[in-house]
Amino acid sequence: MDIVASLFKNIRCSNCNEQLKLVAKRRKCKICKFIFCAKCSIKEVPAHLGFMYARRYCYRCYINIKLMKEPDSHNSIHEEEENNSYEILGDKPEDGVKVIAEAAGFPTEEIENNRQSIIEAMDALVKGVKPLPSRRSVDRVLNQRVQLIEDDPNNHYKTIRKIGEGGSGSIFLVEHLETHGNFAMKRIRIKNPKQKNQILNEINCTILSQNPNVVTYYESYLFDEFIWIIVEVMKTSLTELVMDRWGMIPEHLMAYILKEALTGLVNLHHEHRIHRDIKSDNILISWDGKIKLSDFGYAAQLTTEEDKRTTVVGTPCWMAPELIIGSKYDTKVDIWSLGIVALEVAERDPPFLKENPLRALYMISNAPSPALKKPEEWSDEYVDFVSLCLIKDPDRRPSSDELMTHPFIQSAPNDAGSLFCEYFQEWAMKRKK
Ligand SMILES: Nc1ncnc2c1ncn2[C@@H]1O[C@H](COP(=O)(O)OP(=O)(O)OP(=O)(O)O)[C@@H](O)[C@H]1O
Repeated sequence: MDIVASLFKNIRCSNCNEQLKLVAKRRKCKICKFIFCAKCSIKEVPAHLGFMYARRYCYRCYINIKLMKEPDSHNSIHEEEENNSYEILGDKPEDGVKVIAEAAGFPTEEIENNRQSIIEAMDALVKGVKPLPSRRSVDRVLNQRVQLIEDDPNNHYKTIRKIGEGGSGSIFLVEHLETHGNFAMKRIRIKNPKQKNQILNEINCTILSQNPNVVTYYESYLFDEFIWIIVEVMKTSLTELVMDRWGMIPEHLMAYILKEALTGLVNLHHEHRIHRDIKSDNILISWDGKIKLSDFGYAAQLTTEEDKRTTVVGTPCWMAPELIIGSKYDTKVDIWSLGIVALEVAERDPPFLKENPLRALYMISNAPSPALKKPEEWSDEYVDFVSLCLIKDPDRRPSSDELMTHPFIQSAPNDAGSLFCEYFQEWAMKRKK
């Protein structure tokens, strides 16, 4: 809409009033919606302001965000910018959070009741959604990163036992001969060049996606028709916890699990990367109760040249309808899959698990969205969270950023990490016996 508007109307920079003819030469502030020319917004403001970060805020709104975060250290900017800022935002300068939240359309009551969540959401926005990278820049980064060590991994690691089996290979618990540290080693046989590229893609995406909610990558070996990927060893997968639990996982711990998985997705989606195989098997739990995403075998990087995907990949029961029907899709497919994980955590199995995969795919794209079987047993927030993730129309389905502010995700208590750790260790000990 903006692009069409800017092509057919005489749009002027909100700051210097210069007429903007080229779409690429103007920027629209996420908060006040004013349009600035790129030249003017950079020239006029100090280097650390302007459309820095994700190039989504004009310098005035950005100053307000800075004020909100660090009121003491920015007093001088506050005084200097006071009039200008609020001329644009149309409010009094006492409360930066309120001004920005109102400009973003939050009702007053919600701003008062959910102030902390709004601050967190703003914080996430300030961290920024990066502009799409070009295919060339992605390839350049990847070429620099991937290094396959051409040596026998057995010269460096001792295999202790097998801990997992996937469609592409086996996973072993190994000990590093020098440091005696334990790691997980995924061994994949190279069947053909196409599959080798897929494995390289998995390694690339794992490396590029490193964050506290993604399993840590260490190194990879190429030896004897196999590629060996060394990553952090985790205790178990969410599937095992869900299948083997005693009774229900308390809802506040479910909120913690889903919040951590969602945080991993937020980081991926900010980089315009899609996981495409989110399911409980690929959400792993460490001994100290950390929740991390793994298995980037199907992950894809969106670029300026390819900002949507059409390839049909994933695991049937977790696949989003738009992906199944071959439409163009983006990061929202991961949100659908997370909704299915939310159902798994509550009900053990994803919908249509007992169906033949083809029937499951048909049902996902043709039947109404799946939902909790007994909604009365769950909080309204949980039921709502699941139903939002499972909205069939991806344009109406919330993004990972938006879901971070959802009341269910926010209901995870501050000490949820240690509460979950206690719960999980007790579960692991009982399971051993
Ligand atoms: N780092 C790890 N630490 C502990 N266990 C792991 C680790 N990575 C994987 N596993 C176990 O191995 C299983 C299979 O791993 P993974 O999903 O990476 O294999 P895959 O061949 O890609 O599987 P898929 O069939 O899902 O594509 C996981 O579900 C998990 O139980």
